[in-house]
Amino acid sequence: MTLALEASQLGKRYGKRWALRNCDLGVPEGSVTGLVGLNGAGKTTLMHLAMGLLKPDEGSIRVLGEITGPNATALISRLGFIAQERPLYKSFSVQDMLTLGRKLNTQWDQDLAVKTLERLRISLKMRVGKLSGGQQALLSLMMALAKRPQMLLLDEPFASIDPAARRDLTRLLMETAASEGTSILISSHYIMDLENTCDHLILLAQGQVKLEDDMDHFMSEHKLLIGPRDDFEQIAARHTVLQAGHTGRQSNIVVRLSAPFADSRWTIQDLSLEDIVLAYLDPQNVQPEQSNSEREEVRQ
Ligand SMILES: Nc1ncnc2c1ncn2[C@@H]1O[C@H](COP(=O)(O)OP(=O)(O)OP(=O)(O)O)[C@@H](O)[C@H]1O
Repeated sequence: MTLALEASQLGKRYGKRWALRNCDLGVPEGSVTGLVGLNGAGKTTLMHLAMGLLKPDEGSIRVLGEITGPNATALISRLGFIAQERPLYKSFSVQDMLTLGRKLNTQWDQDLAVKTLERLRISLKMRVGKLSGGQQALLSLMMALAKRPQMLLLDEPFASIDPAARRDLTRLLMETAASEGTSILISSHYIMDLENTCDHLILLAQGQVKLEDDMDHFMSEHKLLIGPRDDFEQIAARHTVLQAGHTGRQSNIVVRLSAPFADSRWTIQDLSLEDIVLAYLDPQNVQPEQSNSEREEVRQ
């Protein structure tokens, strides 16, 4: 599998505190990869390292096959990045933003920019500072897309966007990945949106990669099992238990299955991505970290 972004033993600290450490991870080329984790997990730090805005203290990070950094200008022109703060010129009109984009980017696609704004019902005449928070988020995304980047890095693009605009945005991303082959890394706390958008997933916890997986594989391996409590120990010995609750003679277990599970005494239910991620991030639960060799298997 070709990787659009590859980190190897990546580490970054602020002062004495490590924000990321020992991170091995990859964003498959042409994928929409979701980056999830609680506040402070290291998602923004990873994005900034990828854009060359920060320098690793340990290990390396390659983007589109190149070592990234502040001087990698040719590489950076092939990337689109939307920072959490979404820097836009508030006194400009939307039309002025397009003119700026065209002047700064040789690959700028004016037709795509205008059509996307029409579709999002954002007028060219509007002043940027008068757009709502959600419209500003969509304008930032459009500015990044019209650069025709080979890779898009989006840090919390869904924040302050209403459900209808979020749906527009996720559609736009999936269409772009499918039609242009753009590789997309997207960090978000809106896990439900990621479930419908992403085909790959990276979960960070306290600066480390808790797991990385193909989305379909990830969803199919995690189940809620409901059945007789007497079997619990046997199940726990064979599969990875993420969460367990017991009432009377019944157990409810969130598991990562190590092998197909079929038992007529047990009900097997699908879980949402949010349920699974929360089970992994629940501080009450101690699960083994995914080993580097397991992550390698996923990528092959
Ligand atoms: N400029 C900085 N100086 C010192 N510490 C920082 C700085 N930026 C981030 N950190 C710390 O690094 C860790 C990772 O922060 P980061 O912003 O990468 O997390 P995040 O996953 O993006 O969080 P959020 O979901 O809240 O945006 C946190 O402990 C944070 O306090």
